[in-house]
Amino acid sequence: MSFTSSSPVHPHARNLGPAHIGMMHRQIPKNFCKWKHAQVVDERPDPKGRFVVTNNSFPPGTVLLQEQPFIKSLHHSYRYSHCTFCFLPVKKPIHCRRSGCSWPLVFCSTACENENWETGIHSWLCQFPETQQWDDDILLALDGYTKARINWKSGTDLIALSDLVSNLEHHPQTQISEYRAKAKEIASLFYLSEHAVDSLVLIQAQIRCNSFCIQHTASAVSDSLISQMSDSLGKGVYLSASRLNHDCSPNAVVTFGQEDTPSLLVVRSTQTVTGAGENVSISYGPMAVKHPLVERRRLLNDHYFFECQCKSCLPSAEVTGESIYLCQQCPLGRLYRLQPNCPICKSCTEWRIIEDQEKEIEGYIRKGKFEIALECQERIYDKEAYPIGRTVDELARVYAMQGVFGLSAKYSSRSLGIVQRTFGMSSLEAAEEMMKLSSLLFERQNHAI
Ligand SMILES: C[S@@+](CC[C@H](N)C(=O)[O-])C[C@H]1O[C@@H](n2cnc3c(N)ncnc32)[C@H](O)[C@@H]1O
Repeated sequence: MSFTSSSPVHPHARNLGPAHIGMMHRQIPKNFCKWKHAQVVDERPDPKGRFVVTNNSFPPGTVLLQEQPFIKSLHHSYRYSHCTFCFLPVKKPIHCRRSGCSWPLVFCSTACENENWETGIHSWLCQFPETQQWDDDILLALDGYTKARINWKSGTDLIALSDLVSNLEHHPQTQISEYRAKAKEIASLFYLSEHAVDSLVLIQAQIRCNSFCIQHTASAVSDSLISQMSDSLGKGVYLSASRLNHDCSPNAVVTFGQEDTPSLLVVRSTQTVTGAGENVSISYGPMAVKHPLVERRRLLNDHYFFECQCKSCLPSAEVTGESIYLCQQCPLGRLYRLQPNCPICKSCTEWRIIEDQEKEIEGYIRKGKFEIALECQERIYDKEAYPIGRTVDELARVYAMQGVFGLSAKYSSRSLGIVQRTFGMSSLEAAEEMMKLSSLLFERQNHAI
């Protein structure tokens, strides 16, 4: 799709302005949200901004937050199979009440269609068939714009999605130009002001830095292996969970859904907390046990535009960590990153060469050449190292998609062993791997019959 400012203006849009957009929402959905055993700290100056701390002690697995999204959008590939409002799989599709609506979306019940009509932007957008071409992100931004608070005195000024971080000053210029082009497309269709364009740019940046991928959960997973392995049902912005900072060795985890609420976000502790005042953190993706420091830095910068200041990323942490590197001189030596000498044979390690090899491996992984990547990894990492686990997991996924279930199960079983060793036998990660492997074994048996 393209976002050009030359698209024809729909006759309905001529009489619309920001005030109309504000009035469009007859109801703002109740933002069900509850912190337990923890609270947000707004005032204390901290390089990472606001953060969440514990109020008391609790064991791992304790639920700290349950929250419904403030705004959400179902991934376009699920628009025919899942309810646009509640994200549940649809058995008997209910369509939009407007007879001329040609949007590709379905609801699981009239109640969901009604809620969506009352609280969402669809009741208004479906008058403009051209907006069907807009991508999921810009629809989410428009939803955020309409739910943001409008300054009624000026009629145009707008306070964006609460006061969420945007890191706009660190987004590359090309990215900002893309946001602006999309914002202008909306503004030209609905006759919005330059203020509105600026707000829509800011909201897109806020969504980029604060949205969560709403993942399938076990209860929402269909019986097909591919859908079990697919990543996200959609995207959501959760105003309270957006206060959680990232840590490469976090003490909490985010999961989604409980029975019939796939977009409900749940934050659970993963470690024992011994008292009040401990920071609660999650991982935005990169983890010290999974990714080397350079890769974590790149991922956080590319996706969220900030330099991580967590303990695992401090300069002193660069020279510690797990001993996953093979000594290049003796068969028994294992080294942590940048360790100068092998603890067994005392030989000196050429880290520059190993780093070059790691870059080459990343290139293979990006191009989907997982078998070559694995071969190269086996030359520098211990066979149980986590980077190897990630590659064999990718190989399991690729072979499952090709229907080669035997080979897929072999790689998945190797991945399970590595995950169990890295995260523990009863970790969430190990449970997820176990589920994948059991589906693969089931598929392999089915295909053998
Ligand atoms: C979802 S917000 C978290 C709450 C945020 N601290 C606030 O004040 O609202 C994410 C932003 O917080 C900051 N942040 C979170 N974790 C960080 C970390 N480990 N190091 C540095 N900045 C961090 C970054 O600006 C990041 O884009």
